[in-house]
Order: sequence, then C-alpha cells, then structure tokens
Amino acid sequence: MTDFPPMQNDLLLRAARGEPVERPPMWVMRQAGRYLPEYHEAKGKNDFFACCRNPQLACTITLQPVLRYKNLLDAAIIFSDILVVPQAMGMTVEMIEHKGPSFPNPLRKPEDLEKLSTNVDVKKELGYVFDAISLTRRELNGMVPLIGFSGAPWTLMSYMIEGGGSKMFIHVKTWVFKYPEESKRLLQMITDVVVEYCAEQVVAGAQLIQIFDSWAGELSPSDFKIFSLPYLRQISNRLPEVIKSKGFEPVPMTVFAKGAWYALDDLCDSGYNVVGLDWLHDPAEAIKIANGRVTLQGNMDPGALYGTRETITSEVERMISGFGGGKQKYIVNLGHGITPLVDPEDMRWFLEEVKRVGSLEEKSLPATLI
Ligand SMILES: Cc1c2[nH]c(c1CCC(=O)O)Cc1[nH]c(c(CCC(=O)O)c1C)Cc1[nH]c(c(CCC(=O)O)c1C)Cc1[nH]c(c(C)c1CCC(=O)O)C2
Repeated sequence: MTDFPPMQNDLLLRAARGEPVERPPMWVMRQAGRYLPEYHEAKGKNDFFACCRNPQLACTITLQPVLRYKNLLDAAIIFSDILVVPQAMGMTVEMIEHKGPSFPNPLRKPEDLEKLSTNVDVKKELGYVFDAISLTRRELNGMVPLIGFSGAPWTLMSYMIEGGGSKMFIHVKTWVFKYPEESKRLLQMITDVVVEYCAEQVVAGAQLIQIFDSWAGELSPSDFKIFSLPYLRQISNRLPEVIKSKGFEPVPMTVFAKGAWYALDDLCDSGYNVVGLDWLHDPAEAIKIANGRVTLQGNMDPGALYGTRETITSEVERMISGFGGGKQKYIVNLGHGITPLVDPEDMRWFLEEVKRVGSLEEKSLPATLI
C-alpha cells in the first residue's frame, strides 16, 4: 500500500522525528469514543468488537473527532482495541456494557498456555484491522497522519491472566512471583505477535505506532526491568527490521508506560522516538531527564476537562510552558484517555487553547509560567 494521497499536515511526524515545528501537534488518547454523541450513534446496537471488525464502521468512528475538530487535531488513531491481540491468540474477549472487557476463560495456570494458538497467522486473524487502516488512510486524504497501536506485552499478559480490569492484580502477581519463567514465556509469545501485528499495520498505511503499557505502574521498578522493559525494547529493535523486510519504510514509534514514572530514564533509551507521559510527571522535570533524547508526549490530567474554561486554559498554559513552549520534541496529549461525560465543547476549548498557546513565541508565554 503506497499510493496514498500526499500529506497536508505532517506536524505529528515531524515532531516525532525530532524536527522543529511551528507549533506542537496535538491529538488525544481515546479521541474517538464514548464522550462523542456521534460515536454512540454510529455504534448503535453493534457489539464493541463487531465495530472493530467492520472496517467501514471503524473508519467512520476514527474520522469522527478529526472532522468534528477540523484544523485542530493533528492525528487520527485507528479505532480498535488492544485486546484484539489476545483474540488473535485464541482467547475469547467480550466487551460488557458499563463494565469493560471480560475474558470468560482467562489464563490461570501455566498449563493454560497450551490453550493459546502457536504460529498465529496475524494477516488472517487481524486482517480486518489492516483493512480498516488502509480504508481510513484513503478517506483521510492526507488531512492528518494515521496512528496504529498495540498493547504492550506486560499489559496484554495482565488482561489475559486477570480476565479483565483489576484492582489488586492477584492472578497476574501470582504468575510473576510464582511462575516467573512461564510469565516470560507468555511475554515472549505475545511480543512475537505484537511485532508482526505492528509491522502489518505499517504495511496497511499506519504512519506511527504507539505501544500502550497501561498497567506498567503495577510493577515495581525492578520488576518493570524484568517483565516489561525487555519486551518493549524487543519491539522497538525488531519492528523496523521486519517492516523493511516487507519492503516498507519504518515509521516513528511511541511508548506510553502509564504509571512508570520511575522508568523515564530507561524509556528514553529504549529505542522509541516518542515517550508518552501521564500526569504524574512534572513537564520540566521530564524534559531534564529526557535531555533531548526523545520527543515527549502528554500530559494534562484528563480530569481537568471537567473543570471550568479558565482552569482548562491555565492547565494548558502550564503544560506547554513546562515543556518549554513545545516547538521541538513535544506532542500535546492528555496523560491518559479522555473520559466519558466530558462535554465535547470543553474538548474543543482545550484544543483551541492548545493551538493558541502552542503558537506563541516562547518570549510571549506568560512569564510566571516559564
Ligand atoms: C487498556 C486499554 C484498552 N483499550 C485500549 C487500552 C490502552 C489505552 C488505555 O490505557 O486506555 C486502547 C484503545 N481502545 C480504544 C482505542 C481507540 C482509539 C482512540 O484512542 O481513540 C484505543 C487506542 C477504543 C475503545 N475501547 C473501549 C471503548 C469503549 C467501548 C464502549 O463502551 O463503547 C473504546 C471507544 C473499551 C475498552 N477497552 C479497554 C478497556 C479497559 C475498555 C473499557 C473501559 C473504557 O471504555 O475506558 C482496554
């Protein structure tokens, strides 16, 4: 797939590659989702994963925020879910309304690993994602770049073992502390699928790949180095080679390890172009630690969108000033996904304020904020 329309806005790709930009690009995790009335309308009575499996519907939902916030959002992210990977490995995952994902048969004992498919045919199992990406890339017509994504091995392993969301992580902690070798075997199996999955997303037209390690913060700093980081590194090491072997150009890669503030230094050396930050990071501190090694992405508290317009403005000013004005090596985002019940007009205000403040010369930023 190479005959896509030329890009009209490539701010995101330039910032991800570390090139200077006239203003920081912005997009929002979960920008296509439950806070948008048109999402509910398009989804209708369809099951969540049925929407993911329908390329036309996935394309429509992906485009919704880009069209609603025209000339504000600088990227689209393909509508899908991280849990399509466990499905491709043979597990059943359901999305239960008002509750979230649920696995009827989670992996509870090391013997359960035998239930997983070996030699997963990624093109066959996840072909619908690649079709959705190619279709969306054509429909975007070069308006903004299209982001592809995958869950990180540690986060996917946690879901596969816990069977859904969790507060205490009893089951996956049992694996980590009782069955560390089997845990590593599972992490390796997942990593192999994730590398192929991300490579095929690029072949289909994805222009940047983000790896979501949403549950990284459940690991201690030393366990993060054993059960998450090596697999994140394998992905960033192997992915460009696999993409090249398929005859395509590698794309920038982002890692978002939520809650792993202690690992920022390591993440800056993990082979990714961009490191996503949650709102537990102070921007100026993060810049100091990164020291120019990567582009940083983030990190306003998504909860700030429940505040007043004045609060949103001051949070935006604080964030962009904290990141030094954002004209290089910075991408604006929230510190995690946008939450339901945010007023779409407050989201618009956020984006408009980011564009205004992000376009200011550094010397015009409110002095007290720099
Ligand atoms: C952990 C995780 C999941 N899915 C994802 C993650 C990693 C990011 C993160 O940490 O938030 C990733 C994801 N899920 C979805 C996207 C689409 C693209 C985008 O960011 O706009 C992306 C990138 C759509 C979705 N994924 C889901 C919805 C809501 C489905 C609905 O109720 O209609 C959407 C739009 C469902 C989902 N999917 C998942 C959960 C826990 C839930 C239920 C709770 C929730 O909605 O926040 C697993």
